[in-house]
Amino acid sequence: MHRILVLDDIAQEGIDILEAEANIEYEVRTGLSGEALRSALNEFDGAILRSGVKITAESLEGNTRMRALVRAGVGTDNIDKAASTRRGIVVMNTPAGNTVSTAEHAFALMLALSRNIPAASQSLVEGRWDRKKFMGKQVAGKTLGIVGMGRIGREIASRAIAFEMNVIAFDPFLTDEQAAAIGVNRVATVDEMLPQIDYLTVHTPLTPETKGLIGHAQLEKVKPGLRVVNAARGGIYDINALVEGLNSGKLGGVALDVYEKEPCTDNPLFGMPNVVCTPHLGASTEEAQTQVAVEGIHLLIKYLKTGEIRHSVNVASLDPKTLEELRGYLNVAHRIGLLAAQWHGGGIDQVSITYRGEIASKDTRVVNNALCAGLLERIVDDANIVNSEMLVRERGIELSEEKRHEKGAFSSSITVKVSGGGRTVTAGGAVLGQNMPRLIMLDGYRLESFLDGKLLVFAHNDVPGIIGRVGTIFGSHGVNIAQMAVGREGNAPGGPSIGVLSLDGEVPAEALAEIESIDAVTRVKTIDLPAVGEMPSWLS
Ligand SMILES: NC(=O)C1=CN([C@@H]2O[C@H](COP(=O)(O)OP(=O)(O)OC[C@H]3O[C@@H](n4cnc5c(N)ncnc54)[C@H](O)[C@@H]3O)[C@@H](O)[C@H]2O)C=CC1
Ligand SMILES: O=C(O)C(=O)COP(=O)(O)O
Repeated sequence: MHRILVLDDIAQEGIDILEAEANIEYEVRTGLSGEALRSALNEFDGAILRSGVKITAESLEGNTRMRALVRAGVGTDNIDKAASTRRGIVVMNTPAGNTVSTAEHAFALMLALSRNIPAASQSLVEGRWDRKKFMGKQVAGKTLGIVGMGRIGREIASRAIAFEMNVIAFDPFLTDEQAAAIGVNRVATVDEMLPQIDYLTVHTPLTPETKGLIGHAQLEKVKPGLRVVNAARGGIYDINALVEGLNSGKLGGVALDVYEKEPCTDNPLFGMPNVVCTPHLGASTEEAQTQVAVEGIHLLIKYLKTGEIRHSVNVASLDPKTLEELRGYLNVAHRIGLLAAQWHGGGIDQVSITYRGEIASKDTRVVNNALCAGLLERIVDDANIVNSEMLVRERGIELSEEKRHEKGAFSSSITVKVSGGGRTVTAGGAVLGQNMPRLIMLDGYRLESFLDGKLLVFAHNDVPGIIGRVGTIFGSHGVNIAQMAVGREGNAPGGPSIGVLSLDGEVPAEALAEIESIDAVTRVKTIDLPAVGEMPSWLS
């Protein structure tokens, strides 16, 4: 049974899906914050929210249960993604469900500013028939500047063009060809558009680059009477600069849907002439809310039930086809990570992963995570496919990845090299058949060994009789050897070799001591791996 927490008001259509879905339990608890939020999050496997809840690192403190947070909407700035990743929580959003509604709202704000609609309406219902005071401006023939030409920015552009406006756009990822296809003029900087535009609307996320994007310095450069709209995020415009701009006449109007701190009921712009404000209504249409709730609930259920990851903002996506293709490699990567950590046995400061063959052409970020989960599993409680690479890097371990497209003896293989404390070990793995993980290389020696259950690895000099002696020791302690693999340098006997035994039972300490005492044995270690077919919870 998966438990889902609904933290914000979402459309009934989303709730209906939860109601009908087998093996899903849900609760709606809105308005949570602080300790109540923290303890609630630890009772559920997944949660869905809008912009009304703030998930901070403190909200996730001590959380051992939550696996996925879904934003029914676009902006995930109310979720601490680094903290979520560290806890192994996937954060997903529904990027396109509210695009049109938000573009329509931003456009409505622009028209409302141009024609003084809110103030005129207010004046009339208060008993005044004042036509002269509310002389407006036509948008046709005017120039609109759009900062941020993503989904919403592009919808705004097409609407503005339909309203016979000229559009100038700035977005670092917009090419001249794309701009021409959309019918807008691209500029290389925001400053370049400022003296040319009559209206400005921003459609970027709030980032260190966009925070305070339009402030006092920018307003120095604008055409007097510029009307500005913000239906993206509070903080992109500097509010004090807007107040000053309105007072000085530099600005002809300001329309806001979003605020630095929400809910916002107190703002220096409220009540000023030529200001139109709405309480974060961009996505508040029946259509958008139905879409984001239905899509968000599906994302959550899919992830919890199948491991499929779509629209994640903190980890690589994993669609069902890729998940099926990669499942065997995720399993082998996890196992060679576990083996390398135990065979190394000490502190690690460098990890390099090499993908060879067909797997080299796949998105291997998730496989890196699986391998790192194996490396960390014995020292970190909650290493999983979401957080492990981050946890490895956070420990100051240098992680590198190399891809070689040519095939070796196997269609695909994964090799890890782990170094630290003056010791380096390497382990290579491959998948036989559908899902039979195999160890194919250890410390540079080619061999072929099982990669499950209890293993005994012994480095030794390849002298006659050694295998027999190791076998006899296990026999005398009643431990059955299920499989044995030996790898050595080249074909010549006598040199360094490595042996891997797959055992049917625990290794008694005395047996280990006896093997260690064999002259030719240079190092011996037992390795614990999951049993055949046993998968970590994040892969099963
Ligand atoms: N008022 C509301 O209810 C809603 C507000 N939003 C806000 O609108 C924003 C945009 O949404 P979408 O268009 O769906 O996102 P998107 O990801 O499709 O587009 C964002 C665009 O901003 C551009 N960008 C990023 N940094 C930039 C910079 N420094 N200068 C110029 N451009 C930059 C990106 O290249 C991208 O093209 C969201 O991040 C969200 O904060 C989204 C939905 C509803
Ligand atoms: O999707 C977004 O980024 C929004 O800002 C919409 O917010 P909301 O879901 O209406 O709280």
